[in-house]
Amino acid sequence: MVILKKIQEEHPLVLNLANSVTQQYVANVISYIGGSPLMTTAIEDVEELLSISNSLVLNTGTINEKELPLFIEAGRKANELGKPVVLDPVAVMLPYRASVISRLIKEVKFTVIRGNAAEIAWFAQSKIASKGIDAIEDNTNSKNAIIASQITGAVIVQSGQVDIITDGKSVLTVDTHSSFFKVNVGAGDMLSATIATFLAATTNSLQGAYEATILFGKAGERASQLVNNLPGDFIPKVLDVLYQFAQEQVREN
Ligand SMILES: Nc1ncnc2c1ncn2[C@@H]1O[C@H](COP(=O)(O)OP(=O)(O)O)[C@@H](O)[C@H]1O
Ligand SMILES: Cc1ncsc1CCOP(=O)(O)O
Ligand SMILES: [Mg+2]
Repeated sequence: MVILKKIQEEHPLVLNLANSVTQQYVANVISYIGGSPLMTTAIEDVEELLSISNSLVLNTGTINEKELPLFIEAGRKANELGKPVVLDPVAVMLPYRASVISRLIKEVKFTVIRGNAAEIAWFAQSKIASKGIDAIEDNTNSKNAIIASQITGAVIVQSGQVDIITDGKSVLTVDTHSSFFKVNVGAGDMLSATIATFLAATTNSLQGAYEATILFGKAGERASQLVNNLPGDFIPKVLDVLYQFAQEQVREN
């Protein structure tokens, strides 16, 4: 895990325009794997913060019309400064959110877009059954992810039972088995933040997204063995295991 090792040496700063539901998990996942999280909601602050940040996450889970200029400004500045930008387009299938993301992707070039199968289907102008934030159909097919990547120019991470990572040409998969990711709200946001932390330590977006997704999936597998068949302790265990993985790299250093 070369990139994870680099994160331990550099402690990259990851700036988040987070949703208001899962911010604490997102901040902790970045911190536990060796990065330095920072959240903001102030447009006045964003240029300054981006100048010291190594990557940016735009999570549109609770975005509103007043916040959209902040998201556009942050994304455009990150593009100007050559900093990687990850989009987490929560529930983009719903009409208002679709209009927000349509406007955002006109202004900002995304390095990686991470979403569940229903969210990624939207970018491919296709449809997968969904309810609110969740895909309710599993899709282990890479077709939508490839089309979404070709349309947007971003590396796509389509999460689900099998995670699919593609730059529109190469397709990589992560097939790990975790019991409680599906019911824990925020798991997707945590994966997006993990990817952004990896992108902060490599210029290879496909490889960075892939290694981040493997790490997160492996942490889920180990956490599944540590919980007593109930979901409430699962995310704290995922965080503990991620911390252990990162500390193993520190010791190797
Ligand atoms: N059916 C599933 N079985 C095992 N892991 C899953 C399943 N669905 C999603 N995951 C895992 O949950 C995490 C979050 O993905 P997902 O649930 O698709 O995102 P979101 O929370 O944004 O809907 C990923 O690490 C993914 O691999
Ligand atoms: C419930 C909810 N509502 C708006 S954002 C959000 C959290 C989404 O988190 P995730 O997609 O990672 O499960
Ligand atoms: Mg999500």
